[in-house]
Amino acid sequence: MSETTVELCLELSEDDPFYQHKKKLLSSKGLGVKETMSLSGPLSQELLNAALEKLLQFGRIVNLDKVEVYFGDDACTPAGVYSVRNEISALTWIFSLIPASSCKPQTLEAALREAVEVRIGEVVGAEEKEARVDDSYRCEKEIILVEWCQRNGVKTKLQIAQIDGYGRGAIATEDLKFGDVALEIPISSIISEEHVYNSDMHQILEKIDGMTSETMMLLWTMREKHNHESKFKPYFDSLQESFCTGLSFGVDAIMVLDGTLLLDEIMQSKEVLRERYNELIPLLSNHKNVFPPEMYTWEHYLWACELYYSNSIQIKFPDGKLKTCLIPVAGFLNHSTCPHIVKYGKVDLETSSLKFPVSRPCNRGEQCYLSYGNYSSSHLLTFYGFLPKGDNPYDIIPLDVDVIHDDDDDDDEDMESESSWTTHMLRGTWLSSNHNIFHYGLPTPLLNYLRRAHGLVHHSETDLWENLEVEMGVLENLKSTFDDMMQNLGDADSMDRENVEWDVEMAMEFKERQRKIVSSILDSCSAGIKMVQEAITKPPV
Ligand SMILES: C[S@@+](CC[C@H](N)C(=O)[O-])C[C@H]1O[C@@H](n2cnc3c(N)ncnc32)[C@H](O)[C@@H]1O
Repeated sequence: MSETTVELCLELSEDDPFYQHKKKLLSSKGLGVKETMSLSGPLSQELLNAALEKLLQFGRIVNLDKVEVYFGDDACTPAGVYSVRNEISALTWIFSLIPASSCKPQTLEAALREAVEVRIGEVVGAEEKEARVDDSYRCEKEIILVEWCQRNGVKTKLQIAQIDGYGRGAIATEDLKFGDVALEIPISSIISEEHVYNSDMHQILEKIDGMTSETMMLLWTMREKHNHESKFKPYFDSLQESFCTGLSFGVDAIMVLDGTLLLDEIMQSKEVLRERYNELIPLLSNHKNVFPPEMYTWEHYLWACELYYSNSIQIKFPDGKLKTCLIPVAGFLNHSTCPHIVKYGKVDLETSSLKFPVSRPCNRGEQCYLSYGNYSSSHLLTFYGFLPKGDNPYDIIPLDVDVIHDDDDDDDEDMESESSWTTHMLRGTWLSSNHNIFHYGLPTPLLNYLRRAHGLVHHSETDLWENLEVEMGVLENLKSTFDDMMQNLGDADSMDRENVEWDVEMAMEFKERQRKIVSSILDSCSAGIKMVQEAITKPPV
């Protein structure tokens, strides 16, 4: 390897919505908001790994999202990993910082790039490696769609199959390494609002007050799926007859959800859809030739809403506009909290196509997953109809608290970032690595908020040791809130899961997961109360 020097400029953008919090986290690791890392080669593997570790410290913090910032360092593994999502984003960010000036092998840049790629390959998902394919399902409609797509310029390294527990899914037909494009779709094969504008519906719909392009697309889709001449017939033929999302939950499933916030989420969402439908349909009744009533029933409307909720993707077009689109083949990609495809959603100007590159390797035969977004399981259940495998770090329980803001604190930047949280939340405390006194596996911003509400603004751990009765009050308060929540959830259902409808089974599974989260919070409170009690009776020397 030739002797070179590589300078990497690491910077936390001032526009970052969590600038102060991240600045504080960086500072706790001895890092500033701007760092330059100078590397001189050749470097041994050991030194290269050490350099990558330093870069990762910075990259992880810069790439934290709201939930990760909130739960902070206590949610790190001993190796410093916050989440699979964060790890992949941090490594991809570091990769983008390595100067592309020299792509030649044997350079320090190439060695760094390789080290990042190796590290990305080591980030493992919670899903099974090999997809369990149901060979009895013949995928005829899906094959017709893929062939139609390929004739229209779609490039794919994915095969569609029926996969146990997922419905249809996309399987890699070859080993895909970091950066490989698994799927590329020309704009002409994407269903977007342009199709409504070019249809006879537009002149009617544009005159309706408050009509959005999303509603126009919904109404267009409801008719187009019956059009035998449609350009997108293979796409519409490949869609499910019915979608099993939370919006289609029956009465029994809804009853199982009693005591959960999901019950309100589903009921409210359904009510909103009903209201919209009732407002909209009378406006179309004077145009029966364009909007045939038999295609605009409530059932068809709900089907179209579920299609858009579970299958549409927001795409940024070259004109800068974000448009809701239906995308053939991409619509077969299932979601994972450890996805392969994270960066998508912007039309590539050069090729006028939408690319789906993998941000971590996906080997031949493995199911290739997309990230639908950082959603909680209640959102995924309501709008997509599934619960993700493994722990979902976004399964948070929001806490309804009045935010207190003390102007005196504002001089202190630490205090300012601490008290700037306008919402508080909790999640399964097994996700925390710090169960010591003053942490208990519970989020620090919430504990500090409750301490302030109990009259304690602390500046150091000594303040906490000197105010153990406040600590006790905080924990007892929290425990009482979650005792009530547990009581509302009730005991585990005694129904036999094997013999219940899909929606009741899903509702039972959701409630079970809620109980697990609440129970972990209660355990943490109880363990905390015991620790504080012991500290009060036997103060440490
Ligand atoms: C964009 S489609 C993906 C293809 C879909 N499986 C199919 O058969 O058409 C989204 C739907 O796939 C299913 N899905 C996505 N991710 C899943 C997951 N991790 N586990 C189970 N089902 C999933 C849900 O039914 C969701 O509404």
